Amino acid sequence: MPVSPRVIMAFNAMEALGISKKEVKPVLINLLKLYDNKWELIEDDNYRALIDAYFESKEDKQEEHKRKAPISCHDGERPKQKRHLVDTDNQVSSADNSRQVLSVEDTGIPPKTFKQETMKPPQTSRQGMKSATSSHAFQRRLSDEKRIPSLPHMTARDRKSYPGAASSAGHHEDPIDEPINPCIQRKNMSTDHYQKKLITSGTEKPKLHLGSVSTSYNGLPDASNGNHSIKSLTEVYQNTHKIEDKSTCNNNTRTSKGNIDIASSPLGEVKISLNFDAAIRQTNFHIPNLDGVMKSVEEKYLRTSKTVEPQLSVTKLLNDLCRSVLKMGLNLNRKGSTQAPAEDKKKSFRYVDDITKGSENVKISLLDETESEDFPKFNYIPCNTTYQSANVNIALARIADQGCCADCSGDCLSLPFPCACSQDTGGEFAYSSQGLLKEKFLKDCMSMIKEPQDHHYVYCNECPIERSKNETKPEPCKGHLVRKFIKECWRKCGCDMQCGNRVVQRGISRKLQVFLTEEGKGWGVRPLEDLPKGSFVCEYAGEILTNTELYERIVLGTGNDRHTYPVTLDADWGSEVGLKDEEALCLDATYNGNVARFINHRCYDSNLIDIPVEVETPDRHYYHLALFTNRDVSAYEELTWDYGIDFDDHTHPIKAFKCCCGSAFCRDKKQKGTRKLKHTYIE
Ligand SMILES: C[S@@+](CC[C@H](N)C(=O)[O-])C[C@H]1O[C@@H](n2cnc3c(N)ncnc32)[C@H](O)[C@@H]1O
Repeated sequence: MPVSPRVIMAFNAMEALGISKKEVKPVLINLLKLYDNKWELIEDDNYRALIDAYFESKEDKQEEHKRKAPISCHDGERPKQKRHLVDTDNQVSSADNSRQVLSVEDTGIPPKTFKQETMKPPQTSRQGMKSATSSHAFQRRLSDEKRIPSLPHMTARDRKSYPGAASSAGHHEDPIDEPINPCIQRKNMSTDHYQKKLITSGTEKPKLHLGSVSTSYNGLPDASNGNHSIKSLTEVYQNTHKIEDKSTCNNNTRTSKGNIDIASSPLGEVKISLNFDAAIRQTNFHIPNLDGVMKSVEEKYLRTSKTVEPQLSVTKLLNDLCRSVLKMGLNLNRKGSTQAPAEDKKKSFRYVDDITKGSENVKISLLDETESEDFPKFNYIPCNTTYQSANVNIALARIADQGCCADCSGDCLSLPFPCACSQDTGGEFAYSSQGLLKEKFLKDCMSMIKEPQDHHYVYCNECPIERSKNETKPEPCKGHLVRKFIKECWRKCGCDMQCGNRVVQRGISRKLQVFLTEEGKGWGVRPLEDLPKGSFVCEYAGEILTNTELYERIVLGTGNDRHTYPVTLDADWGSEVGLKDEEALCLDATYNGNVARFINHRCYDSNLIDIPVEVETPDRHYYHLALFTNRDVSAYEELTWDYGIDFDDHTHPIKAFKCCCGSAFCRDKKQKGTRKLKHTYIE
């Protein structure tokens, strides 16, 4: 009977540890029974469960052997009942011995449990919308590239620079005795998925002194302080393996994954995982030498205080540890600038920890791996701010009693009957209790954008956009699509800030990163976490300008700006007759804006949708433009939204950029047949 490839792979993985098929086979059979043939549980974490089970069975056999052997204790002492941790004083020299490396007599740590998380396969981007549209309504938002310089071809990252791709074969060392506590044993997992090596090192004796308390890396008090008869043990388990991920635009297989586990023993009964998937996937991150990292954290603490600080926080300490891993992995020096890795001087990059300068709930980092783009020059503002003439009248008196829910309390979403604030969305809130857009609401909004011809257009008698271009002889209105609004509870409402109908006003909560795209679009934004469909990502924040002010900016502009950032707030122009200039507004994030200013355009099948949101004023000249995911979005997938540009409109004051969104439904005809030149544009 042919042997299943999964069995062969399991054997191979164990063989790489020096464990023979013969020894593995019975363990594997038992494990398959135990796990109900769920192979993924066995394969997860480089066959961690199998390795654990193997060592456990080995230990059981040894115990049995000892029980059967004649008792030879001199002083009548019973042989110690071994738990799952073994004494560190034992010397180790092979993977086989890793089970015997560590010991604790009675830690109170429960016996090992098998790690049962399954690895989530990376998602690929969704494709397959019906057809593209280039309706006039799409010009409600303006965006352009006035001058597109020839861009250097951005080479794909050298895959070898990923720790997950680089061979660590040369890093195999023999285990070294750890005479003092805490003992650090490093197991360095080969990057090859099927090869696994247990490697120990430890020429350093990492020890963190915080005043009189000596702490081991597992957070337990050091046994050497005499408080414990047992030894605190720490195992460092370093593991990298490849996983596949298809990036949205270039379909490259490019992701690797790495972890360092600091564990109570090789069995990992209790462990702290340093997970640097994020750093490895998207940066020139090299797994740093952990001893060096520990040393740098120690030095930092020793520098700041020689004694235990009264405000000592273990959380902070662990946080420092993670930061140090990142910094050293990125070769960042203390000032935050970068040093090129010694082996490749050309590969330097820039990293900003938080472009929001602390103004958002979450940090938003910026990473430039190519140094081919100028650093963005703008002022980060987390919310819209009037530039000068815009008439944004925020006054409680303007909110009618029917337009708020003064009698509510707590969370409006938990009411048996939706309150007044749901009226605008048909008597139902737009948000679910999970804080996501409801499926039906999202579907309706999507349909308005994707099939605008089926929805309502309005044409102004005298269009503010056209008027701003030519006051005396404005062109006919090109049309504005009437949009669906969300109305959130606000200050006249009785509910609290955690009410489920206050999502946009609570601000950004997702981890985002600004990065340099490889397609020549300049900077872009990606999430550092998976985002479920209907998640609020951010609002488009900028200066609130009148259309005339915007037009003046465009005309008076130097024309050298490669990217432009204006968005027209015309979602409700249909309900207004004779909009005055100060009421016809737009947002410009060129000089002042938030993270949304970096989100690029994608024709038709973008993963974000912009939805107008009424928060503080019932008059809809001014509103918030919020960006939500319109499908599940994987971490690191570029976030895009359809700016609604009409690439055929050559009369527009802002010349549309050459679109390189890569969508099969790209509306930019200039791009048809030029796909191969995606990275190089010459005007
Ligand atoms: C709102 S900004 C987006 C952030 C911008 N990429 C940056 O580096 O600051 C809009 C500008 O980005 C560029 N851009 C956005 N989407 C694009 C696309 N699909 N193709 C080419 N350029 C794009 C254009 O220059 C556009 O004017």
